[in-house]
Amino acid sequence: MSERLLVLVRHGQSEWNLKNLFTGWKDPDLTEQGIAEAKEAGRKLKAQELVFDVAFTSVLTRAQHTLDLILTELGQTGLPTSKDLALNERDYGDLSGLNKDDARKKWGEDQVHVWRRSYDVPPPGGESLKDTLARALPYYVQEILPGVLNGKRTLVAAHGNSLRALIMVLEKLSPEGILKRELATGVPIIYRLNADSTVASKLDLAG
Ligand SMILES: O=C(O)[C@@H](CO)OP(=O)(O)O
Repeated sequence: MSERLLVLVRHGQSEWNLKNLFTGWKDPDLTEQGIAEAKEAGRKLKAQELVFDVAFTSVLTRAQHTLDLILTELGQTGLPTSKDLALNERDYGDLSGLNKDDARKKWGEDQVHVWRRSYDVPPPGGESLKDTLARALPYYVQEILPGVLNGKRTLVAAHGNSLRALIMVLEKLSPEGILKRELATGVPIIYRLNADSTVASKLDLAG
């Protein structure tokens, strides 16, 4: 029986995470800390004795770089990898490039929290989590999940909000439930799925 393995990992700290800027579809690379976090994620996966058959990532540098560093630690460079915009971070629209504290001063703490974490309120000119889910979920269902169910051990390196969208579906979280869910940079979450694509087990490699 194959194990239906699906590992999700948010990229390591990016230059704009460090500067506290809304990033979205902008394309900063990892910081030194982000590189270290990605390598550590690879070491943690190696310690779990995980081997992968395929990988998926976004078209953004910080996720691709994270994946490369993880695969190097695992000794699995050259793994078949699909890169798709469907896994990109949520588009932050007009907020992209703004400092998050400056935005709180301008629009207030509550409004900024709603833009950052609510399910269906988009930031001006950008995507809500619901919009992000609407493009990430079909990709998951059509491109990622069939392989997982067929025993392809799968690693997905993506972004805070594109992964929150997938986690909402995997863990059957309500819009209220996803509001509180934060993903740390570079922390792999290991899912094993049942044949009906529900979650059989989950292991968060934080700490
Ligand atoms: O700026 C972004 O693109 C994201 C992820 O870093 O930020 P937030 O945590 O506000 O969704």
